[in-house]
Amino acid sequence: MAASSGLKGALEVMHAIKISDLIGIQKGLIKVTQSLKKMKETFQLIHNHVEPNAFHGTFRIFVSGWRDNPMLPRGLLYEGVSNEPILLSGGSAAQSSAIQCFDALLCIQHEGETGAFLTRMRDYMPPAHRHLIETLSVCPSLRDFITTCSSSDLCQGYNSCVSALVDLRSYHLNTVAKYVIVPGNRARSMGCPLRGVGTALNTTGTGGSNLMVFLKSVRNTTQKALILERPTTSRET
Ligand code: HEM
Repeated sequence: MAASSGLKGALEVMHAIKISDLIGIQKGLIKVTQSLKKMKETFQLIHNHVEPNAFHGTFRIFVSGWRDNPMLPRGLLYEGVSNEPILLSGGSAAQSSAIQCFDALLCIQHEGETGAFLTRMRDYMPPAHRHLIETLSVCPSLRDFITTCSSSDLCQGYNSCVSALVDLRSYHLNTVAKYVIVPGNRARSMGCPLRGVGTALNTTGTGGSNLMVFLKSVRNTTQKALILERPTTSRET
């Protein structure tokens, strides 16, 4: 629900840019910001319901994949489907289109390996979702529009939205540390019998990323999108 109202907001913003409707852009951005805040609130519920060691030692193993997985270096043979083993990433919210749509709307571009990983995760999305991200990516740039029209309200609306995304990603980073890094270190220090996939999953996301490096890079790139407001000169005041 949170994501769908945010996506409606994103489309409203794109439409409003085309007709230079500043109020429409502002309203759409507010919807996106609210949606990101709601996502974080929902995410916070995890602490009441999921125990980190159970998550790390049991659940994660079932959502890991067979790409970048030392237990299955050549992938998995799908008998009756292919004569060659297939490499597929495990389940990851990186495969959800909502956040990538917001990145596209806000003109947040992840470069290098980080960007390549996120783009590869689109292969796991329904085609219509992938197309929506691509459509938003080639629409006129919201960020350029805002920096050019120099409306302080719009700039603040955009920055609130980026800040909500930075906040969600920072919260996500801390939660990943709690649910993956800490239990992983604990299991290692106790000489946990998990081998192969279990051990690899201490530093690798289920989608196959080098997780902390990747997640910090994504968060930092988001932060850099904030528009620094021009200081008002004495003549303007
Ligand atoms: C304990 C719960 C969670 C864990 C351990 C976790 C872990 C991870 C990891 C390791 C990655 C790196 C990519 C990979 O290799 O899979 C990732 C990516 C991602 N996760 Fe989570 N995640 C959790 C919950 C969530 C939730 C609730 C959301 C949505 C609100 C979310 C959204 C994302 C997104 C969008 C990415 C891609 C990177 C980005 O765009 O910021 N995750 N997650």
